Amino acid sequence: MLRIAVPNKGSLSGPASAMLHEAGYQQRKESKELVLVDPENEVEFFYLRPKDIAIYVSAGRLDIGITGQDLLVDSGAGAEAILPLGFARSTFRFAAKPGTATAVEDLAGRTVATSYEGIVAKHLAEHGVDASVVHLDGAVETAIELGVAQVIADVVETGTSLRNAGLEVFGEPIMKSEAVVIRRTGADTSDPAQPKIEQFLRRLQGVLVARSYVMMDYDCRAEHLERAVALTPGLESPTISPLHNEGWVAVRSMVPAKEAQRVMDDLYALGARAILTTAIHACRL
Ligand SMILES: Nc1ncnc2c1ncn2[C@@H]1O[C@H](COP(=O)(O)OP(=O)(O)OP(=O)(O)O)[C@@H](O)[C@H]1O
Ligand SMILES: O=P(O)(O)OC[C@H]1O[C@H](OP(=O)(O)OP(=O)(O)O)[C@H](O)[C@@H]1O
Ligand SMILES: [Mg+2]
Repeated sequence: MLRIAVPNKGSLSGPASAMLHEAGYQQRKESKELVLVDPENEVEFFYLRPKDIAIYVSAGRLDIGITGQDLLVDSGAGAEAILPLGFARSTFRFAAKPGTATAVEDLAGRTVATSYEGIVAKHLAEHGVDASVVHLDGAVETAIELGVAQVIADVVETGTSLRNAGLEVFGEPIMKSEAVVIRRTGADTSDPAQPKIEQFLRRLQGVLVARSYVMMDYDCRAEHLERAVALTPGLESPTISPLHNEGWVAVRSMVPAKEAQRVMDDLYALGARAILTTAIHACRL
């Protein structure tokens, strides 16, 4: 059985389970369930604290896991990201009261509060800056107001939490993050779990593609086909079928969902008609 770590709480938990469900795996119904066996897919899911997942995976106790890129780096564990999943996107940044600091070098001799000591310590060391780091479990933005630190380093998505605390980011972003599938560093293809891991990754990739593409169908005059196909090249190449009406063809192609409306406008302007888009529910590329 493939053993997979899934975040049990926080920003990663809901979207991770939703993606696994979309990929055809059973998921827990109760947030108190710690382990779920999916016998049909020969997979066992372990619901763990997001911060601990890289540790279990690097120790080889679990084959793969879903966590945040920032949590992976923070853990310092021997695991690597093998598939980005596109949710829980954030940046990790320094912030302080306006006018306090402009670059990481300004932290020398100061105290930084964070829940991600590993990332901060590594970043300070890389820049040769000697600062104190104080660990807080959350609500880090309040640390400055309460005098625990002069600077914080935290996850930023919309920036609302920082604004509400009267803080501003400064310096270069420390890192970008999103949810990722991780695996133990150095695991090789002789691993008996390899075929199941590859099948798992193909399923998740199928979900990512199904979420970001639509299927587009349209009719166009044969003489416009090359220009139409240039607008809708698809992943491999579009399917072209003859229409009963001579001189017309039907075209079917996958199009990035974000571009679908613009592509439909351009096809229409080219004389294409009966332009339809449909959602893709699942796919294997
Ligand atoms: N507001 C947010 N928007 C996007 N991603 C976020 C946000 N907050 C945290 N994350 C991401 O979620 C992961 C942290 O997960 P974790 O469950 O430890 O914290 P959390 O989501 O902040 O939950 P909590 O603080 O309630 O425990 C990290 O990868 C982080 O980048
Ligand atoms: O830029 P924003 O959109 O405001 O999002 C970022 C905030 O979201 C997370 O906080 P969370 O709600 O998890 O609370 P926590 O600080 O206690 O972890 C994170 O720690 C930031 O504080
Ligand atoms: Mg949080």
